Amino acid sequence: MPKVYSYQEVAEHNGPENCWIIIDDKVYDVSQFKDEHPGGDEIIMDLGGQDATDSFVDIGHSDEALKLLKTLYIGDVDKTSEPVVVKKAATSESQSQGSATLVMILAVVMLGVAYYLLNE
Ligand code: HEM
Repeated sequence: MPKVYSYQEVAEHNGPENCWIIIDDKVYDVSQFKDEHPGGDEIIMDLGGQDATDSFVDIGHSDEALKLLKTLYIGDVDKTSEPVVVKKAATSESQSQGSATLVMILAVVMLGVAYYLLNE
């Protein structure tokens, strides 16, 4: 029986020393492999703890890559477990959230000015 991991357990393995990824509902330990990855370690690190199926398939990896992948298999993902959004430190996402707040504040100020002018 293969070992089964929840999305939460996989998500906790998103660091450079402990890096797991999910491809087609299977869990792979890429902690060592990422440094040897022909496509670079960063691309894999960014997906650490997450489902990398789409990225892996989109690249069109060779049969050789698929064979390699099999050697990194550690278990299956528990599909009944709650999916997790992996938080990364200082991503561009958090920056864009900051600018969204700024846009909201500007919109409110402009509405205030418009209201003031219309009621002059
Ligand atoms: C454990 C999973 C993975 C394995 C075993 C793996 C393996 C490989 C191998 C063997 C190659 C050389 C070309 C080939 O044989 O297809 C390659 C290239 C590449 N991989 Fe992966 N890969 C993995 C995950 C990923 C992921 C998640 C991405 C994310 C986008 C990715 C992106 C790339 C890119 C961009 C290249 C092209 C490098 C180049 O030719 O310049 N790989 N990978």
